[in-house]
Amino acid sequence: MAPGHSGTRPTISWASSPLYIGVSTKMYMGYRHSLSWLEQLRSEVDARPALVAGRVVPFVIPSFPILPDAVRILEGSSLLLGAQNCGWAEGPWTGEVSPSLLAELGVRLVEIGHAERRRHFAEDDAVVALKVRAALDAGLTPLLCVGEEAVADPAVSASFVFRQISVAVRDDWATAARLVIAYEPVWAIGATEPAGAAYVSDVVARLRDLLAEHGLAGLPIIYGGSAKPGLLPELRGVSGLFLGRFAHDAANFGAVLDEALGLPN
Ligand SMILES: O=C[C@H](O)COP(=O)(O)O
Repeated sequence: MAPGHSGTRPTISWASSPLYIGVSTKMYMGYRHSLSWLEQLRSEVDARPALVAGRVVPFVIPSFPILPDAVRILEGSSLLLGAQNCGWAEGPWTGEVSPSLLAELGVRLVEIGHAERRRHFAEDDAVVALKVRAALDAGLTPLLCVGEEAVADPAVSASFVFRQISVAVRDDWATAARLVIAYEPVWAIGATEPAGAAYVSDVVARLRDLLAEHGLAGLPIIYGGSAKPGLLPELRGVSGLFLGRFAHDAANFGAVLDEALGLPN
């Protein structure tokens, strides 16, 4: 996995198979709420000095306008900063935010292809592929969000997700090696409970089999969709969690970090 660069800052190296525990605030929080919550999240991370060893990589993805403040709040913390979306070019694209601007701010990873962007903003495979390319060119790590629309046979879901990945990288597997995959079954997002642990583990195992044909069985694949404390220890072969609502209480994020730190290497 060749590291890219953003200025003098190397992009994240995902090669050593750490666990990734992250959270996106989506559009749930206002400005002041976001700042106070970020302070709490940082406290949860700082209270766990074992995190600096890198076995568990925490990340947080607030709304765009919060990013400069987040850089200040997270300074010296092991929490990585992400963005929820990006454009794929610079220039006359009113309302968009370029990957290079995000990188300049100190953002390290960027969500691309979240189910809510695909559904509500009609982002299709072509747009997702453009954004993946642009993010990598700017030195950002794409957090590529994929997932089936409805509960299905795990083999069918794995094939569907595999296709979403392959089109996002235009079948360029060297590009795929630079991604982090957020496997988020659409039907489990915004629900009361996550997808069943056995189902998730089965889909991810089958997905790894498909990726193995391209030398990528070890690609980081994290699970998202109503994730909460108690889930991670039940999963097999999954590289971490992508939390949403259930980390609005920052203590829950800390609880998941403890679960991740407690898992065997
Ligand atoms: O970005 C996070 C995921 O979409 C999960 O959100 P959720 O846990 O609120 O369902």
